[in-house]
Amino acid sequence: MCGQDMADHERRSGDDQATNRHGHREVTMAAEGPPSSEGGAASDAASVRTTQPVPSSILRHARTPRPEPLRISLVVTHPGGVDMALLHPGVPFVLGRSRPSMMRFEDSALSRTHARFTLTGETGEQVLVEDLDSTNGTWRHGKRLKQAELSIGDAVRLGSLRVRVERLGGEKRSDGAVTSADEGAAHVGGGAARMVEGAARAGESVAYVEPLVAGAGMRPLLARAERAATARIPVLVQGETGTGKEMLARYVHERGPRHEGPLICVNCGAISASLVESHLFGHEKGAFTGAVQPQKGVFEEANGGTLFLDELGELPLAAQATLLRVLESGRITRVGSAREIPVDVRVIAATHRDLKAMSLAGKFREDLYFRLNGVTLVVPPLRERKEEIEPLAEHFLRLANEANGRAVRGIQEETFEALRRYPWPGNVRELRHAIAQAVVLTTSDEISVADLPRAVRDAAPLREAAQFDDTVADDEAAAALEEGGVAHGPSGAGYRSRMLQKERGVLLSALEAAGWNKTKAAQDLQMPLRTLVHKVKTFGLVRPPK
Ligand SMILES: Nc1ncnc2c1ncn2[C@@H]1O[C@H](COP(=O)(O)OP(=O)(O)OP(=O)(O)O)[C@@H](O)[C@H]1O
Repeated sequence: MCGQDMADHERRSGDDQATNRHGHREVTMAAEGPPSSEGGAASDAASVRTTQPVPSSILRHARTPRPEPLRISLVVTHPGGVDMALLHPGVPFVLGRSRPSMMRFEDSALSRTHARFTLTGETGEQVLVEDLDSTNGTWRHGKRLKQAELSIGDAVRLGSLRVRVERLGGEKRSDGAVTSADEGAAHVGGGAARMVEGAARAGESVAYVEPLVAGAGMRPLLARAERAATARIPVLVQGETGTGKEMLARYVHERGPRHEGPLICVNCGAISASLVESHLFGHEKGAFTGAVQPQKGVFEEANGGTLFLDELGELPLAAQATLLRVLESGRITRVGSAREIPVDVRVIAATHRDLKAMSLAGKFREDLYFRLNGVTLVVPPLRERKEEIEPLAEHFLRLANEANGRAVRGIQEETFEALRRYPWPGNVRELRHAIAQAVVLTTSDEISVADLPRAVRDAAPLREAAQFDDTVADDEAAAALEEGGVAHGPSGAGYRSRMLQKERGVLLSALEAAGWNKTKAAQDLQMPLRTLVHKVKTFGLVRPPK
């Protein structure tokens, strides 16, 4: 949301600049041993250095007609794409931000020498990863590690990188060809920072795109956004509140030919109706009381770039008419002026409302809807992108640690389970706030379920309730519970599921208020005792130990 997330934008734009400026990475294959955590340098003279990325075609089409000797590699997914490093038995390989690391990425979350990977083990298929006292840590399954043994397919996270152990040459396919686990990986679009698609294992492949965390559920959308970015037609981003519509708009801007121009972001819902036209199109001195000097509107400010109109559904009808005219003519007229000013602006609009329904109800101009709806990008709610919850939570943990001067090391696995069960009506924003709150309030060095906001904690036992009682008679509850208590969009099961969450909360409050005396709670709720007992069982409500 424009304005509300201003701090995010500042942070994001800082991050983005780093990513864009340094979209390439450097690889130094040192002939001698690696640096120690204290930073013992590999000799530059003895190293072969290239600034060229390893071609992704290696990953895409790794085929060989005959069995390969063991070739264990690190596959590194980073904001610029995918890179690979071959490991040699017993020869450590160091990854970090700068020399003397052998593979370097300019990511501010990485330490100079961040982690060391060594091919070990009797089978030569184990990789020992050691964190080199990095500031932000090396992470696996949400836990910060000092060292760990990785097998083929295992992955760790370092800053924005995901490092996975793979066997080059891969596994035999039924047609006899040998595939890399990354076969099918493809770079979408061009530019310095590229999105990697189709990584190895369904469900666990999450790429970081200019700090956008994007999992499998987002890939088709990002590919569509990428194509839309190169065109000029308007883009309409739809999705529930907090899903990342604005981030997607930034993505479209940054991937398009206007990325060097301004991106101006306007929250249409936050401008008072009387000032909308002046805000959008500017005004001349004396145009209205208080117009003491001429002022450009956001269309002029965005000239040569992109104008992001957030909460478009809140735009008053009169301003909608003017906006349509501007979009058709490519010219604006400041309030209080008759002079037309040509503007070269690409418009991206976003809304959580159903504009089509609004236009049918006469609340939104249908012609404007059609005009803006050049390409529609629908951002799925977080509950439909569950594979992103873990990396997003880790990402927000890091941001919250930085912002609050905390050093919370990780998130417990059962906490992730609770996070995955909750339907997140406020989507990614709500998750971000939940993690920030937990980081600030926890007294431990790992976030546990108890550190989560109550609504998230309360959602946790829902699925268990369905499993625990297969005699659940409440059809509605059973249906929603089978879905893990997860709402599915602003319709049908979604509403029902949310309603059940609320009902559960009310029951819990009544029971607590009645000291868990069910007869009293039933009286307070004006509900037959039998019904209450049934609901308590259905929802799996249990009295907490004293
Ligand atoms: N994929 C993502 N990766 C990292 N952070 C994200 C992602 N999506 C959303 N966020 C974060 O979630 C918050 C909400 O995102 P954003 O403002 O883009 O949502 P929105 O859909 O535009 O919200 P609204 O409907 O309220 O305008 C922001 O703090 C943003 O940084």
